[in-house]
This record gives sequence, structure tokens and C-alpha cells, in this order.
Amino acid sequence: MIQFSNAKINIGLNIIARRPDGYHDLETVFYPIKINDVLEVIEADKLSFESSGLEIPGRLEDNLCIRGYHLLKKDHDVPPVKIHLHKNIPIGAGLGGGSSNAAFFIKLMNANFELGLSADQMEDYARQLGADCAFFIRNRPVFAFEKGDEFEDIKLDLSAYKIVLVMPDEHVSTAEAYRGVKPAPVRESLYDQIKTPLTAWRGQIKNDFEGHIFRDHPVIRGVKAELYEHGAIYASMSGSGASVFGIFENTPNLGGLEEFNQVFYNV
Ligand SMILES: C[C@](O)(CO)[C@H](O)COP(=O)(O)OP(=O)(O)OC[C@H]1O[C@@H](n2ccc(N)nc2=O)[C@H](O)[C@@H]1O
Ligand SMILES: Nc1ncnc2c1ncn2[C@@H]1O[C@H](COP(=O)(O)OP(=O)(O)OP(=O)(O)O)[C@@H](O)[C@H]1O
Repeated sequence: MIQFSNAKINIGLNIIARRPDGYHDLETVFYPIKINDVLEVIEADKLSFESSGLEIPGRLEDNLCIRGYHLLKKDHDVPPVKIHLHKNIPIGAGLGGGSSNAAFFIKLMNANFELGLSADQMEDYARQLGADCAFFIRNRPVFAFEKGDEFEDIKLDLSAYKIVLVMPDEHVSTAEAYRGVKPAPVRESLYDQIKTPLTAWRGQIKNDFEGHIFRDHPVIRGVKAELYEHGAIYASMSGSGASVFGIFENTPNLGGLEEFNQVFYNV
């Protein structure tokens, strides 16, 4: 069985408090976008994983699909599978590519082998693999809170706009991003801010990682500034970076930027 495994952007990201378990309480809005990996899972004699497209760093046993397999295997009688992943989603981009793969892997296994898992049960499995993973079980616009793995569905439809995503040639690790931020309570919740007209977002919806990441990576700051110069109604770094998205009325021509970056139009 084959499945597209799409990316997300974070619209707003408030880091509220450090938790006793070392993680952070936060609030963010997750919005699915149309940059896709392709995931194939086939029953086989032994467990194997191969990938094509972008190179995936790290050890095989740490790959989130393999970790997802072992997690399900603990509770369910699943056969060995051959996993093929075609990787298009930029890595270390704040687009949740690996997290998406994990969630879609769980969904594929559930369908393939009739595990009978409910959406809530799949979310519980996904949550164990990473904070971002659970979102991709729902894969529809949500307000997320606590570790970013508890959700409330929201009505948010950006399909009338053009979302453009730029991936600069920079790398930011998620753990590094969290270490550099000072948590603080919010004055107004993102849950209310996201309901305001898009034209009001620029003045109020923030990504708390931008402060220190823009200081350490001025190229990323420059990309955001360029998106506004090209007419974005709203622009922001996604998650812990390094990608930056802009929401436009009409598809912009980002001529100069394409020389230095990967640009994805109308995602
Ligand atoms: C930045 C975001 O992408 C925003 O959606 C996520 O918060 C990160 O989610 P993720 O990559 O799935 O994160 P995990 O793999 O669970 O954790 C990676 C590291 O990020 C930090 N982390 C993550 C989530 C969270 N709520 N608090 C944290 O402090 C922890 O240091 C953790 O060791
Ligand atoms: N299936 C996978 N695809 C991509 N990366 C994976 C996968 N499994 C494990 N990883 C590891 O996860 C790390 C980051 O992956 P990912 O692309 O999800 O990060 P990200 O874009 O920063 O996303 P996030 O928004 O979750 O922080 C990689 O360095 C890689 O070692």
C-alpha cells in the first residue's frame, strides 16, 4: 500500500513554560501543506527500510518508521514489512517530515493489517514517537497545546491564498531551538488570535523561536524580510526552522531568492 505523507507548517508558536520532564508547554497552530513524501509498506519475510530522494541522516534504527514498527509490534501480531520511503520534505526544516512519516506509517499498518485502532489510539502511539507525530494522525488544521500533542480542531481554510515556502541552506536542531528560548506565559492566546483576519496576524502572531534563531542565522531572518517585501500578508519561520513560509494573495515571483534557496510554490 502506498500513501502520501505530507508536511505541516506552524502558524504561531508560543513557548509557555518548561515542564518537569524537560519538554515545554506551548501553543501553536498546525496547518497541513502539500509537500509530500511517498511511503510504501509491503508484507515481507523480514523487516527492511530503504529510501530514495533526499538523503535521511541518522541511524536506521532511529528512523521514525522503524521505531513506529517496533512500537506497534509490542502490542500487535504484525508480520515483517518492507518499507520504502521517497523523501521530498526538506530535513531539519520545521516541517515535521519525519513525524509525518511516523504517523502515516501507523495509519498504513492499521489499514494493511486490520489492527482496528481508533484515531485516538493511533494518536497515543504517535505521541510516543515525538511531539509533532500525533498531529499527522488528524492531519487537519488544529490548535495544539501542552507539548504540542493535544489538539482542538479549528476552522482555518487558507486555500484561497498562495502559500510559498522557502528552505534556506541553514540547519537548526529542534533541541538547540528549545534551549535558546525563554518560556513565558501569553497575554492573549493564539486560539483567539488565529480567528482574527489574516491582515491582523502580522502584528500579533509570533513564533518564539525566531528571536534567537534569527540572531544566530541572519540568512533565515533575511528570507522572512524578502517574503514581506514581495507582498506576503503574513510570513513566519515554521516550527524550529529553518524553513520560512509566506501567505500571499497571488503567487509572487521570488526571482532573486531562488538562486540561494529551495522554493516551493503554492503548497
Ligand atoms: C518545534 C516543533 O516542531 C513545533 O511543532 C515541535 O515542538 C518539535 O516536535 P518534535 O520534533 O516531534 O519533537 P521531539 O522529537 O518530541 O523532541 C525533540 C526535542 O525538542 C524539545 N521539545 C520538543 C517538544 C516540546 N513540546 N518541548 C521540547 O522541549 C526537547 O528538547 C526534545 O528533546
Ligand atoms: N523518516 C524520517 N525522515 C526524516 N528524518 C527522520 C526520519 N526518521 C528519523 N529522522 C531524524 O529526524 C531528524 C529531523 O527530522 P525532520 O525532518 O522531521 O525534522 P524537522 O523538519 O526539524 O521537523 P520538526 O518540525 O518535527 O522539528 C533527522 O535529522 C533524522 O535524523
